[in-house]
Amino acid sequence: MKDMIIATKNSGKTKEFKTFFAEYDINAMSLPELSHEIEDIEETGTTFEENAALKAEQIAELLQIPVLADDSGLVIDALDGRPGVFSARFAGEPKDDQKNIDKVLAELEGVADRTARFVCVLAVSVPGEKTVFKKGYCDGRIADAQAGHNGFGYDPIFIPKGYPQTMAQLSSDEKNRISHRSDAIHQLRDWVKNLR
Ligand SMILES: O=c1nc[nH]c2c1ncn2[C@H]1C[C@H](O)[C@@H](COP(=O)(O)OP(=O)(O)OP(=O)(O)O)O1
Ligand SMILES: [Mg+2]
Repeated sequence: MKDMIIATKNSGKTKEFKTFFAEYDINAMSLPELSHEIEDIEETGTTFEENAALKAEQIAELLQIPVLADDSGLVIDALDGRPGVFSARFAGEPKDDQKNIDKVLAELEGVADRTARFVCVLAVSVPGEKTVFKKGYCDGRIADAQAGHNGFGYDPIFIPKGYPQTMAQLSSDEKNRISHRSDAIHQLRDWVKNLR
């Protein structure tokens, strides 16, 4: 089994990557699982691509091994695309999923157009090579109230298109079939196979 470093400290993302990569017999390891502590990388970019590249390239440079990073977020049409790249810290620092959910629901109170999408950009950095990007989407809308306890982040208020319930009410298998992260990771399939 081969190791793959995922440049994330998010346990929800990590769980999903472990499931995806296990299919390819790859052991996905997140930053908190490494033997030495890795400092937070400042997400100073204005796009998902820039932030994903910052995370992947800095960790790949530091460790001198291939690294995958994920920058993702929730894009809401009625909010002109917010919270977008600022999804993690929408309600301020330190990041707090519940506060972020409350802020979205408050901003959308009385708003009829609730269409939104999750976006996930994956960046793969191999030391000395050009960074590769893949982008995935999951269309849906924002619920009137939160529901469900599965997943992480904004899952309790996101209703995927074609479903009656929120992402947080779906099983992890179901989420992993339809999510923005799964969309992006499946585009990396060939690259992942070559890693073996
Ligand atoms: O499947 C998802 N289901 C629900 N919410 C999600 C999902 N995917 C991303 N999100 C939200 C969580 C966070 O508010 C932001 C990601 O921010 P983002 O900077 O990429 O991740 P993060 O700071 O949590 O961890 P890290 O940078 O260490 O990978 O979008
Ligand atoms: Mg982050």
